Amino acid sequence: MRTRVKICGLTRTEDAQAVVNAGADAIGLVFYEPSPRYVDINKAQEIAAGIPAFVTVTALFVNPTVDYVQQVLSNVRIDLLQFHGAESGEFCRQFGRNYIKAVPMKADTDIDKIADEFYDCSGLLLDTYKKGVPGGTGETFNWELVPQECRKPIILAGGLTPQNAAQAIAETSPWALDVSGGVEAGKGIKSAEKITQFMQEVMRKV
Ligand SMILES: O=C(O)c1ccccc1N[C@@H]1O[C@H](COP(=O)(O)O)[C@@H](O)[C@H]1O
Repeated sequence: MRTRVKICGLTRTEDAQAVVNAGADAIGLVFYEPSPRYVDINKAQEIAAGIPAFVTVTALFVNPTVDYVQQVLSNVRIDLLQFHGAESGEFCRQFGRNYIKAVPMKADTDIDKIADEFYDCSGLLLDTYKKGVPGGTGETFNWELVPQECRKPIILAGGLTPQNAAQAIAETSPWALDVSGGVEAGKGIKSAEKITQFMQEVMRKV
């Protein structure tokens, strides 16, 4: 079975089209203003409107207010929520939507305990820990920290590129990869060529 792929941080409709054409499974829209990949509701509506059935539209938040999440959900076609801050399990589940939870990986991170708190999530997204930076670091973490077994699907993130995607799959056997900076031509601007290369590497066995 092929590893699933989410391409995150889309800010342009043409980039979304490139992601769909390359065969990725999900796109991510960043609703976090400090990010260079931030999109407002109007832009998000425009991008999501071009996404066909069976490609998941993910809304990424970092410690949002309840009102903001509800506003996005009321106005944009969103299939999955991604919480990338210090949100609690209770906070994440109050919207009654499928969600994934980001976990900043440190040497002592207890994934089983986190899986207990987020027992109803659709996946745990393991990302690089960097003090003061919630995500989109462009840096990998020590993949030996990825558990071989987990009761939740593991989504590997952090510094993935067309050059390391196949190796990441071989070493960690995740359910999915989540990439942002590694397929960009510039901050918030995706490269169709890098997206295609990334998908080819995911399909390649090492
Ligand atoms: O992309 C961002 O700007 C971002 C901002 C705040 C939180 C998360 C963000 N992106 C997520 O970070 C990971 C890894 O990104 P990268 O491949 O290392 O650039 C990915 O899950 C993005 O969804």
